[in-house]
Amino acid sequence: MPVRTLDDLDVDGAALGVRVDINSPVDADGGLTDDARIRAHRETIAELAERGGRVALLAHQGRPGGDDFARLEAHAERLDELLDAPVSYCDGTFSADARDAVGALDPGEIVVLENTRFYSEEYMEFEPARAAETFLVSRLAPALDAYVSDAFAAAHRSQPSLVGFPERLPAYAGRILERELDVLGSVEDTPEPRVYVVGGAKVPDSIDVAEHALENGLADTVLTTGVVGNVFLLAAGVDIGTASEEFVRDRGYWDEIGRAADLLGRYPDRIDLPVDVAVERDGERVVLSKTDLPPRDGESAMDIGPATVAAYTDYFDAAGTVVLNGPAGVFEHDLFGDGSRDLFTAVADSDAYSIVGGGDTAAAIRKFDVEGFDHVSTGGGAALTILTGGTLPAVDALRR
Ligand SMILES: Nc1ncnc2c1ncn2[C@@H]1O[C@H](COP(=O)(O)OP(=O)(O)O)[C@@H](O)[C@H]1O
Ligand SMILES: O=C(OP(=O)(O)O)[C@H](O)COP(=O)(O)O
Repeated sequence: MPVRTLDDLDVDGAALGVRVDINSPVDADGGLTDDARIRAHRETIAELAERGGRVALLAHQGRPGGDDFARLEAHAERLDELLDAPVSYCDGTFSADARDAVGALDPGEIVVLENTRFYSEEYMEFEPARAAETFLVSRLAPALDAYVSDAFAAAHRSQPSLVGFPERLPAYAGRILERELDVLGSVEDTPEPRVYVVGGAKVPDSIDVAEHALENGLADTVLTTGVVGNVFLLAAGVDIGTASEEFVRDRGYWDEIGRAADLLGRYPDRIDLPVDVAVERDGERVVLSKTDLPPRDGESAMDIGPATVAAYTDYFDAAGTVVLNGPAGVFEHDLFGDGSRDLFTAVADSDAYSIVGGGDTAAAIRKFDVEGFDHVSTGGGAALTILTGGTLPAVDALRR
Protein backbone atom coordinates (compact mmCIF):
# COMPACT_ATOMS: atom_id res chain seq x y z
CA MET A 1 0.00 0.00 0.00
CA PRO A 2 1.45 3.39 -0.91
CA VAL A 3 1.97 5.84 1.92
CA ARG A 4 -0.05 9.03 2.05
CA THR A 5 1.98 12.19 1.51
CA LEU A 6 1.61 15.86 2.34
CA ASP A 7 -0.40 16.20 -0.88
CA ASP A 8 -3.16 14.26 0.89
CA LEU A 9 -3.11 16.29 4.13
CA ASP A 10 -5.42 19.19 4.93
CA VAL A 11 -2.79 21.25 6.72
CA ASP A 12 -4.46 24.60 7.35
CA GLY A 13 -4.90 25.17 11.11
CA ALA A 14 -4.12 21.55 11.98
CA ALA A 15 -1.91 20.66 14.96
CA LEU A 16 0.74 18.40 13.41
CA GLY A 17 3.17 16.14 15.22
CA VAL A 18 6.12 15.97 12.83
CA ARG A 19 8.81 13.36 13.56
CA VAL A 20 12.11 14.54 12.09
CA ASP A 21 15.66 13.21 12.42
CA ILE A 22 17.84 16.14 13.40
CA ASN A 23 20.26 13.92 15.29
CA SER A 24 23.48 15.87 14.74
CA PRO A 25 27.09 15.98 15.88
CA VAL A 26 27.23 18.17 19.03
CA ASP A 27 30.06 19.52 21.18
CA ALA A 28 30.41 19.08 24.95
CA ASP A 29 28.02 21.99 25.61
CA GLY A 30 25.31 20.60 23.33
CA GLY A 31 26.21 23.08 20.55
CA LEU A 32 25.80 21.85 16.99
CA THR A 33 28.95 21.09 15.00
CA ASP A 34 27.04 20.16 11.82
CA ASP A 35 23.52 21.12 10.76
CA ALA A 36 23.10 19.13 7.53
CA ARG A 37 20.16 17.10 8.80
CA ILE A 38 18.44 20.22 10.14
CA ARG A 39 18.84 21.89 6.75
CA ALA A 40 17.50 18.82 5.02
CA HIS A 41 14.23 18.99 6.98
CA ARG A 42 13.66 22.66 6.14
CA GLU A 43 11.64 21.75 3.06
CA THR A 44 8.99 19.73 4.91
CA ILE A 45 8.77 22.07 7.89
CA ALA A 46 8.60 25.24 5.77
CA GLU A 47 5.90 23.73 3.56
CA LEU A 48 3.77 22.78 6.56
CA ALA A 49 4.21 26.21 8.14
CA GLU A 50 3.44 28.01 4.87
CA ARG A 51 0.30 25.94 4.46
CA GLY A 52 -0.90 27.11 7.89
CA GLY A 53 0.07 24.08 9.98
CA ARG A 54 0.70 24.33 13.71
CA VAL A 55 3.89 22.32 13.79
CA ALA A 56 5.20 20.36 16.80
CA LEU A 57 8.54 18.75 16.00
CA LEU A 58 9.49 15.47 17.62
CA ALA A 59 13.09 14.30 17.44
CA HIS A 60 15.86 12.48 19.26
CA GLN A 61 19.47 13.50 19.83
CA GLY A 62 22.09 10.85 20.64
CA ARG A 63 21.59 7.80 22.79
CA PRO A 64 21.18 7.64 26.59
CA GLY A 65 24.63 7.60 28.18
CA GLY A 66 26.38 8.87 25.05
CA ASP A 67 28.41 12.09 24.78
CA ASP A 68 25.97 13.43 22.21
CA PHE A 69 22.85 12.81 24.32
CA ALA A 70 21.63 16.40 24.52
CA ARG A 71 18.69 18.80 24.70
CA LEU A 72 17.20 20.17 21.49
CA GLU A 73 17.44 23.86 22.33
CA ALA A 74 20.37 24.46 19.96
CA HIS A 75 18.49 22.63 17.21
CA ALA A 76 15.47 24.90 17.73
CA GLU A 77 17.68 28.00 17.57
CA ARG A 78 19.25 26.83 14.33
CA LEU A 79 15.86 26.08 12.81
CA ASP A 80 14.69 29.53 13.81
CA GLU A 81 17.64 30.99 11.88
CA LEU A 82 17.01 28.80 8.86
CA LEU A 83 13.24 29.23 8.53
CA ASP A 84 11.08 32.28 7.89
CA ALA A 85 8.50 30.96 10.37
CA PRO A 86 9.01 31.47 14.14
CA VAL A 87 10.46 28.47 15.97
CA SER A 88 10.25 28.05 19.75
CA TYR A 89 11.59 25.36 22.06
CA CYS A 90 9.79 23.52 24.85
CA ASP A 91 11.70 21.51 27.43
CA GLY A 92 8.97 18.90 27.68
CA THR A 93 7.88 16.25 25.18
CA PHE A 94 4.43 15.14 26.35
CA SER A 95 4.07 16.96 29.70
CA ALA A 96 1.25 19.46 30.33
CA ASP A 97 3.73 22.19 29.34
CA ALA A 98 4.38 20.46 26.04
CA ARG A 99 0.70 19.95 25.31
CA ASP A 100 0.03 23.58 26.22
CA ALA A 101 2.84 24.70 23.91
CA VAL A 102 1.26 22.76 21.06
CA GLY A 103 -2.18 24.14 21.90
CA ALA A 104 -0.86 27.71 21.93
CA LEU A 105 0.65 27.51 18.42
CA ASP A 106 -0.85 29.80 15.82
CA PRO A 107 -1.01 28.62 12.19
CA GLY A 108 2.48 28.85 10.69
CA GLU A 109 4.26 28.54 14.05
CA ILE A 110 6.65 25.79 15.06
CA VAL A 111 7.71 24.34 18.40
CA VAL A 112 10.56 21.90 18.95
CA LEU A 113 9.64 19.48 21.72
CA GLU A 114 12.37 18.01 23.91
CA ASN A 115 14.54 15.01 22.96
CA THR A 116 12.15 12.04 22.82
CA ARG A 117 14.86 9.75 24.20
CA PHE A 118 14.80 11.54 27.56
CA TYR A 119 11.94 9.10 28.22
CA SER A 120 12.96 5.50 28.71
CA GLU A 121 10.17 3.98 26.62
CA GLU A 122 11.41 5.84 23.56
CA TYR A 123 14.65 3.89 23.58
CA MET A 124 12.78 0.58 23.31
CA GLU A 125 11.46 -1.13 20.20
CA PHE A 126 7.73 -2.01 20.07
CA GLU A 127 5.05 -3.26 17.73
CA PRO A 128 2.96 -0.25 16.65
CA ALA A 129 -0.09 -1.17 18.74
CA ARG A 130 2.05 -1.42 21.88
CA ALA A 131 3.98 1.74 20.96
CA ALA A 132 0.65 3.57 20.83
CA GLU A 133 0.14 2.74 24.52
CA THR A 134 3.39 4.37 25.67
CA PHE A 135 3.17 7.57 27.70
CA LEU A 136 4.73 9.68 24.96
CA VAL A 137 2.24 8.64 22.31
CA SER A 138 -0.89 8.25 24.43
CA ARG A 139 -0.36 11.60 26.21
CA LEU A 140 0.68 13.70 23.23
CA ALA A 141 -1.62 12.33 20.51
CA PRO A 142 -4.78 14.00 21.91
CA ALA A 143 -3.10 17.41 21.40
CA LEU A 144 -2.54 16.64 17.70
CA ASP A 145 -4.76 16.39 14.62
CA ALA A 146 -2.34 14.44 12.43
CA TYR A 147 1.14 12.92 12.37
CA VAL A 148 3.83 13.46 9.75
CA SER A 149 6.77 11.09 9.51
CA ASP A 150 9.83 12.66 7.95
CA ALA A 151 12.55 10.91 9.96
CA PHE A 152 13.98 8.69 7.24
CA ALA A 153 17.32 8.36 9.04
CA ALA A 154 15.58 6.77 12.05
CA ALA A 155 12.98 4.80 10.09
CA HIS A 156 14.77 1.50 10.74
CA ARG A 157 13.85 1.85 14.43
CA SER A 158 10.45 0.80 15.80
CA GLN A 159 10.49 3.25 18.67
CA PRO A 160 7.26 4.83 19.95
CA SER A 161 7.59 8.25 18.32
CA LEU A 162 8.24 6.51 14.99
CA VAL A 163 5.61 3.76 14.91
CA GLY A 164 3.05 4.58 17.62
CA PHE A 165 1.33 7.74 16.40
CA PRO A 166 -0.09 6.24 13.17
CA GLU A 167 -2.20 3.97 15.39
CA ARG A 168 -3.90 7.00 16.87
CA LEU A 169 -3.77 9.71 14.20
CA PRO A 170 -4.02 10.04 10.42
CA ALA A 171 -0.40 9.70 9.32
CA TYR A 172 1.53 11.02 6.30
CA ALA A 173 5.05 10.86 4.88
CA GLY A 174 6.96 14.14 4.81
CA ARG A 175 8.96 15.30 1.80
CA ILE A 176 12.33 13.83 2.89
CA LEU A 177 10.85 10.45 3.63
CA GLU A 178 8.92 10.51 0.36
CA ARG A 179 12.03 11.35 -1.70
CA GLU A 180 14.31 8.86 0.08
CA LEU A 181 11.80 6.06 -0.50
CA ASP A 182 11.36 7.08 -4.13
CA VAL A 183 15.10 7.04 -4.81
CA LEU A 184 16.40 4.21 -2.63
CA GLY A 185 13.30 2.07 -3.02
CA SER A 186 13.50 1.98 -6.80
CA VAL A 187 17.17 1.34 -7.50
CA GLU A 188 16.06 -1.49 -9.82
CA ASP A 189 14.53 1.12 -12.14
CA THR A 190 17.71 3.22 -12.51
CA PRO A 191 19.84 3.16 -15.68
CA GLU A 192 22.16 0.20 -16.24
CA PRO A 193 24.90 -0.83 -15.92
CA ARG A 194 24.83 -0.28 -12.17
CA VAL A 195 28.01 -0.01 -10.14
CA TYR A 196 27.93 -0.33 -6.35
CA VAL A 197 30.87 1.08 -4.38
CA VAL A 198 31.10 -0.37 -0.87
CA GLY A 199 33.63 1.15 1.50
CA GLY A 200 33.94 2.38 5.06
CA ALA A 201 34.27 0.28 8.15
CA LYS A 202 30.92 -1.47 8.67
CA VAL A 203 32.16 -4.58 6.90
CA PRO A 204 29.27 -6.99 7.62
CA ASP A 205 26.71 -4.41 6.44
CA SER A 206 28.70 -3.72 3.28
CA ILE A 207 29.01 -7.41 2.47
CA ASP A 208 25.24 -7.70 2.99
CA VAL A 209 24.72 -4.84 0.51
CA ALA A 210 27.11 -6.43 -2.01
CA GLU A 211 25.50 -9.85 -1.67
CA HIS A 212 21.97 -8.50 -2.01
CA ALA A 213 22.90 -6.36 -5.02
CA LEU A 214 24.73 -9.19 -6.81
CA GLU A 215 22.19 -11.91 -6.05
CA ASN A 216 19.26 -9.79 -7.15
CA GLY A 217 20.82 -8.38 -10.29
CA LEU A 218 20.81 -4.83 -8.89
CA ALA A 219 24.56 -4.39 -9.35
CA ASP A 220 26.51 -5.32 -12.44
CA THR A 221 29.75 -4.57 -10.64
CA VAL A 222 30.74 -4.11 -6.98
CA LEU A 223 33.83 -2.02 -6.28
CA THR A 224 35.41 -2.24 -2.84
CA THR A 225 37.30 0.40 -0.85
CA GLY A 226 38.07 1.25 2.79
CA VAL A 227 38.21 -1.53 5.37
CA VAL A 228 35.77 -3.43 3.17
CA GLY A 229 38.36 -3.32 0.38
CA ASN A 230 41.03 -4.58 2.80
CA VAL A 231 38.83 -7.53 3.78
CA PHE A 232 38.30 -8.41 0.10
CA LEU A 233 42.05 -8.11 -0.54
CA LEU A 234 42.68 -10.54 2.33
CA ALA A 235 39.99 -12.83 0.91
CA ALA A 236 41.82 -12.75 -2.44
CA GLY A 237 45.05 -13.75 -0.72
CA VAL A 238 46.76 -10.35 -1.08
CA ASP A 239 49.26 -9.69 1.73
CA ILE A 240 48.33 -6.23 3.08
CA GLY A 241 50.49 -6.64 6.18
CA THR A 242 50.04 -7.60 9.78
CA ALA A 243 48.85 -4.15 10.92
CA SER A 244 45.96 -4.21 8.43
CA GLU A 245 45.13 -7.76 9.50
CA GLU A 246 45.20 -6.77 13.17
CA PHE A 247 42.77 -3.92 12.45
CA VAL A 248 40.31 -6.32 10.84
CA ARG A 249 40.73 -8.82 13.67
CA ASP A 250 40.35 -6.16 16.40
CA ARG A 251 37.10 -4.97 14.86
CA GLY A 252 35.78 -8.54 15.06
CA TYR A 253 35.58 -8.83 11.27
CA TRP A 254 37.96 -11.78 10.72
CA ASP A 255 35.10 -14.12 9.84
CA GLU A 256 33.96 -11.67 7.17
CA ILE A 257 37.02 -12.65 5.11
CA GLY A 258 35.35 -16.02 4.49
CA ARG A 259 32.13 -14.33 3.37
CA ALA A 260 34.11 -12.05 1.06
CA ALA A 261 35.96 -15.07 -0.39
CA ASP A 262 32.64 -16.81 -0.97
CA LEU A 263 31.32 -13.79 -2.90
CA LEU A 264 34.54 -13.55 -4.91
CA GLY A 265 34.18 -17.24 -5.77
CA ARG A 266 30.57 -16.83 -6.88
CA TYR A 267 31.00 -13.54 -8.77
CA PRO A 268 34.68 -13.43 -9.86
CA ASP A 269 34.05 -11.05 -12.77
CA ARG A 270 31.67 -8.71 -10.98
CA ILE A 271 33.73 -7.64 -7.95
CA ASP A 272 36.83 -5.46 -8.22
CA LEU A 273 39.46 -4.73 -5.60
CA PRO A 274 41.94 -1.89 -4.93
CA VAL A 275 45.17 -2.10 -6.90
CA ASP A 276 47.08 0.26 -4.61
CA VAL A 277 46.83 1.39 -0.99
CA ALA A 278 48.26 4.23 1.09
CA VAL A 279 50.13 3.85 4.39
CA GLU A 280 51.87 6.26 6.75
CA ARG A 281 55.67 6.10 6.69
CA ASP A 282 57.79 8.57 8.67
CA GLY A 283 54.80 10.90 8.91
CA GLU A 284 54.24 10.90 5.15
CA ARG A 285 51.62 9.32 2.88
CA VAL A 286 53.21 6.53 0.87
CA VAL A 287 51.30 4.75 -1.90
CA LEU A 288 52.08 1.08 -2.41
CA SER A 289 51.07 -0.72 -5.58
CA LYS A 290 50.37 -4.45 -5.43
CA THR A 291 53.98 -5.29 -6.28
CA ASP A 292 55.18 -3.16 -3.33
CA LEU A 293 53.09 -5.15 -0.86
CA PRO A 294 53.22 -6.10 1.94
CA PRO A 295 53.79 -2.82 3.77
CA ARG A 296 56.42 -2.65 6.51
CA ASP A 297 55.61 -3.79 10.03
CA GLY A 298 53.16 -1.44 11.74
CA GLU A 299 51.95 0.10 8.49
CA SER A 300 48.22 -0.31 7.90
CA ALA A 301 46.39 0.20 4.58
CA MET A 302 44.45 3.36 5.40
CA ASP A 303 43.34 4.58 1.98
CA ILE A 304 43.16 3.60 -1.68
CA GLY A 305 45.74 5.03 -4.05
CA PRO A 306 45.45 6.92 -7.38
CA ALA A 307 45.67 3.80 -9.59
CA THR A 308 42.58 2.39 -7.87
CA VAL A 309 40.76 5.70 -8.33
CA ALA A 310 41.72 5.65 -12.03
CA ALA A 311 40.60 2.04 -12.51
CA TYR A 312 37.29 2.65 -10.73
CA THR A 313 36.72 5.86 -12.71
CA ASP A 314 36.60 3.74 -15.88
CA TYR A 315 33.63 1.89 -14.38
CA PHE A 316 31.91 5.18 -13.48
CA ASP A 317 32.40 6.51 -17.00
CA ALA A 318 30.62 3.45 -18.40
CA ALA A 319 27.94 3.27 -15.69
CA GLY A 320 24.29 4.26 -15.91
CA THR A 321 24.00 4.38 -12.12
CA VAL A 322 26.49 4.47 -9.25
CA VAL A 323 25.39 3.61 -5.70
CA LEU A 324 28.05 4.48 -3.12
CA ASN A 325 28.26 3.82 0.62
CA GLY A 326 31.32 4.34 2.82
CA PRO A 327 34.49 6.43 2.63
CA ALA A 328 37.45 4.99 0.72
CA GLY A 329 39.89 5.61 3.58
CA VAL A 330 40.46 7.28 6.94
CA PHE A 331 39.31 10.59 5.46
CA GLU A 332 39.38 12.30 8.88
CA HIS A 333 43.21 12.06 8.77
CA ASP A 334 45.06 14.59 6.57
CA LEU A 335 47.17 11.86 4.96
CA PHE A 336 44.26 9.63 4.02
CA GLY A 337 41.57 11.85 2.55
CA ASP A 338 42.77 11.81 -1.06
CA GLY A 339 41.17 8.48 -1.95
CA SER A 340 37.70 9.47 -0.76
CA ARG A 341 37.97 12.99 -2.22
CA ASP A 342 39.12 11.80 -5.64
CA LEU A 343 36.81 8.79 -5.84
CA PHE A 344 33.74 10.77 -4.76
CA THR A 345 34.65 13.53 -7.21
CA ALA A 346 34.94 10.97 -10.01
CA VAL A 347 31.45 9.67 -9.20
CA ALA A 348 29.95 13.15 -8.98
CA ASP A 349 31.63 14.23 -12.23
CA SER A 350 30.54 11.15 -14.17
CA ASP A 351 27.39 11.13 -16.28
CA ALA A 352 26.01 8.27 -14.20
CA TYR A 353 22.97 8.78 -11.99
CA SER A 354 24.52 8.80 -8.50
CA ILE A 355 23.03 7.78 -5.17
CA VAL A 356 25.15 8.17 -2.04
CA GLY A 357 24.38 7.14 1.55
CA GLY A 358 26.01 6.92 4.98
CA GLY A 359 26.69 9.26 7.87
CA ASP A 360 30.48 9.32 7.46
CA THR A 361 30.14 9.34 3.69
CA ALA A 362 28.02 12.49 3.92
CA ALA A 363 30.57 13.99 6.33
CA ALA A 364 33.38 13.26 3.85
CA ILE A 365 31.36 14.80 1.01
CA ARG A 366 30.94 17.98 3.06
CA LYS A 367 34.58 18.00 4.17
CA PHE A 368 35.81 17.84 0.58
CA ASP A 369 33.01 20.01 -0.84
CA VAL A 370 32.10 17.44 -3.47
CA GLU A 371 29.05 18.51 -5.43
CA GLY A 372 27.06 16.94 -8.23
CA PHE A 373 25.51 13.78 -6.77
CA ASP A 374 21.92 13.14 -7.76
CA HIS A 375 20.88 11.98 -4.31
CA VAL A 376 22.71 12.18 -0.98
CA SER A 377 20.71 10.21 1.56
CA THR A 378 20.14 11.64 5.04
CA GLY A 379 20.26 8.12 6.48
CA GLY A 380 23.04 5.69 7.27
CA GLY A 381 21.48 2.58 8.81
CA ALA A 382 18.13 3.29 7.17
CA ALA A 383 19.70 3.57 3.72
CA LEU A 384 21.62 0.33 4.30
CA THR A 385 18.40 -1.38 5.38
CA ILE A 386 16.81 -0.53 2.05
CA LEU A 387 19.94 -1.38 0.06
CA THR A 388 20.03 -4.83 1.66
CA GLY A 389 16.38 -5.46 0.83
CA GLY A 390 15.06 -4.88 4.35
CA THR A 391 11.92 -3.01 5.39
CA LEU A 392 11.60 0.08 7.55
CA PRO A 393 9.20 -0.22 10.52
CA ALA A 394 8.44 3.51 10.55
CA VAL A 395 7.38 3.32 6.91
CA ASP A 396 5.35 0.14 7.40
CA ALA A 397 3.53 1.95 10.22
CA LEU A 398 2.31 4.53 7.69
CA ARG A 399 0.77 1.87 5.46
CA ARG A 400 -2.16 1.09 7.76
N1 LIG B 1 41.35 1.62 5.37
C1 LIG B 1 40.72 2.01 6.47
N2 LIG B 1 41.23 1.70 7.70
C2 LIG B 1 40.59 2.10 8.82
N3 LIG B 1 39.44 2.81 8.83
C3 LIG B 1 38.91 3.14 7.65
C4 LIG B 1 39.51 2.77 6.41
N4 LIG B 1 38.73 3.25 5.42
C5 LIG B 1 37.70 3.89 5.99
N5 LIG B 1 37.80 3.83 7.34
C6 LIG B 1 36.90 4.43 8.33
O1 LIG B 1 35.56 4.08 8.05
C7 LIG B 1 34.73 4.98 8.74
C8 LIG B 1 33.42 5.18 8.02
O2 LIG B 1 32.82 3.95 7.75
P1 LIG B 1 31.25 3.72 7.87
O3 LIG B 1 30.79 4.06 9.25
O4 LIG B 1 31.00 2.34 7.38
O5 LIG B 1 30.69 4.80 6.83
P2 LIG B 1 29.20 5.39 6.69
O6 LIG B 1 28.85 6.06 8.01
O7 LIG B 1 29.28 6.37 5.56
O8 LIG B 1 28.30 4.20 6.39
C9 LIG B 1 35.50 6.26 8.87
O9 LIG B 1 35.61 6.61 10.23
C10 LIG B 1 36.87 5.93 8.27
O10 LIG B 1 37.95 6.46 9.01
O1 LIG C 1 21.96 8.86 13.08
C1 LIG C 1 21.14 7.96 12.90
O2 LIG C 1 21.43 6.81 12.26
P1 LIG C 1 22.74 6.59 11.30
O3 LIG C 1 23.97 6.82 12.16
O4 LIG C 1 22.60 5.15 10.88
O5 LIG C 1 22.62 7.54 10.15
C2 LIG C 1 19.72 8.08 13.34
O6 LIG C 1 19.49 9.32 14.00
C3 LIG C 1 19.31 6.91 14.21
O7 LIG C 1 20.00 6.98 15.42
P2 LIG C 1 20.22 5.64 16.28
O8 LIG C 1 21.16 4.75 15.48
O9 LIG C 1 20.81 6.11 17.59
O10 LIG C 1 18.86 4.99 16.46
